[in-house]
Order: sequence, then C-alpha cells, then structure tokens
Amino acid sequence: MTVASTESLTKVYGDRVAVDKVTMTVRRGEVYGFLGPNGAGKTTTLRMLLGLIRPTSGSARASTSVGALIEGPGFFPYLSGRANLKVLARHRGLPDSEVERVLERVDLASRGDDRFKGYSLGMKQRLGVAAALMGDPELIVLDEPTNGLDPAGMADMRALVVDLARGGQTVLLSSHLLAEVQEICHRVGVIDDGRLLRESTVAELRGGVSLRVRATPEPEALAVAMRLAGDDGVRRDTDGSLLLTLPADRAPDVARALVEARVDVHEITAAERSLEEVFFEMTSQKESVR
Ligand SMILES: Nc1ncnc2c1ncn2[C@@H]1O[C@H](COP(=O)(O)OP(=O)(O)OP(=O)(O)O)[C@@H](O)[C@H]1O
Repeated sequence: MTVASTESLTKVYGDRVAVDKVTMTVRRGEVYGFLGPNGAGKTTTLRMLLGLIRPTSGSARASTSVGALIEGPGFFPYLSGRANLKVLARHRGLPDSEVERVLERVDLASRGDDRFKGYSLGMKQRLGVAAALMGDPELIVLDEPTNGLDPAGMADMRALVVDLARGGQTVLLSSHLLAEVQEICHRVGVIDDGRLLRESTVAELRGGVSLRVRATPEPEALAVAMRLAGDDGVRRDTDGSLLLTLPADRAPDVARALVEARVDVHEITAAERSLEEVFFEMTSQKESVR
C-alpha cells in the first residue's frame, strides 16, 4: 500500500529546474532511500511532499500521518532534550508519556536531562528523530540524517533507522551515500539533476547476482555461456572474464557444461555489482544521451 507519492512533481526556481517531473511512490513498511548527489533536488522534493513549499506543477501527497526531520532541528540550546520535546508535546497536545516513549526509542532517555547545547551532533540528530516520532506518525521523513556525523554517529543513526523499520515504521530518507542506502534501504529512487533516473529495489538496481566465469579457451567458454544464459545474459568484463546473468545456484550446471565442452575452468564465483557501479553507470548514460 502506498503511503506517499508524487506525480510529475516539478519545481522551478527562476530558470533553474530543481525538480523535474518526479514520479515516485513510498510503500507502507519499507525504508525508501532517496539517493542522489548534492544539489540533485532531494530536499526540494521532500519539502513539497511535506507541503512546506508548493510545486510549480505536478502533485505530491502523503496519504497518512507524517513526522519529519528536514532541516537542522530547531531546539532551544539551554533547555534539556527532554524539556525541548515537552515544549513540542504541549504545542501539539500530546502527553508527556509520549516524550518518554520517543526518548527511549532513540536511546536518549538517560541523557534526556542534559542541555541540548552539550549534545554531540549525533545526539542532536537523534533528538530530531525523536521529535519526528512524536504522535506515532505512520511515515517518517529524514533528510540526510547522517550528514555531518562522525562514523560512530552515522552507525548509530543507521542502526536506529533499521530498528525503526523492524518495528514496522515506514521511513523515507534521503542520502548522497550509496553504501548507506545499500545497507539500510529496501527500495531506492535515484535522482540526479532534478530527474528520477530509476526507482526499484536495491537488488533489482544491482541487476541481481551474476556468475563470474574465467575459462579458456575463451571462444568456446563464450559459446557455452551464451547457451546457458542467453545471448543477452553474457557480458565480457574488462579482465577477460565472463559475467553471466544467472542465479548463484546455477554454478554447478555452468561448471559441468564447460567441462563437457572441454573448456578449462579457472574460476566460477558469484559476483554482485555494487550500487555504486550501477549509479555511476546510470549517471554516465544520462550524460551521453544529452
Ligand atoms: N529556494 C531556492 N531558490 C533557488 N534555488 C533553489 C532553492 N532551493 C533549492 N534550489 C536549487 O535547486 C536545486 C536542488 O536543490 P536541493 O536542495 O533540493 O538538492 P539536494 O539534492 O537536497 O541537495 P543537498 O543534499 O545539497 O541539499 C539546487 O540547484 C539548488 O541550488
């Protein structure tokens, strides 16, 4: 079930198209990674989805309750984390018990009485997530939640997102870090230069698992590979090995067929493309179309 979606969403600033006909959907229960380099249009898209700015054309809607951490959370520096959340809770008519629940959720309960001012950046971000979780919204939107954090803070934030997802929380997060998205997201929308290049699961995006085969003589190996994986299912890698689009459990079949064809097998391994490779391939394809 879709909890948030955009349809041909567009935002123009002067002569700059910040977001260009973006159509995306976030489904209930998933961690959706909105992935793209700085300036790609992620924040602008999220702000339109949250109704903070108006689209130039197209539409964006969240069909459910939403909590968000979108720009550096505005907390009072001299109040404690707990007191800051209480201010927000009063403002929104929520009980103090909700403050305690979300402080526990982001693992800040024991530091809740410290002044916000003295928090590390990671703790400040986690307090921001706590604020977004107040009132138990079905969807939470996190704009670059790990940006600026040190490695430990990033790891904490990733663990928190994974933990929220395990509890059934739907999360939409933006990131320019491929490794991060690969690690914690179920589905990804790749955005560059305002345009959504692709939307799919992380696994689909990487093109599934393929088998890397190193065998000689090469022409005979290629013929066998094509017979098993189809003409379109074989690529030759730069080092001369063959990449077959076949699931890893077909490795024994491939080995047998090669041996039967009197081909010497030097290596058969499962090879998965990293999201990084796919991303650069995608963005360079886009360049060449221009
Ligand atoms: N209020 C604004 N006025 C003019 N241009 C803007 C405005 N907001 C964003 N832009 C431009 O729109 C483009 C997309 O910006 P946006 O902040 O959405 O990108 P982003 O992917 O979130 O990048 P970052 O991670 O750097 O925030 C950029 O070129 C930016 O300069």
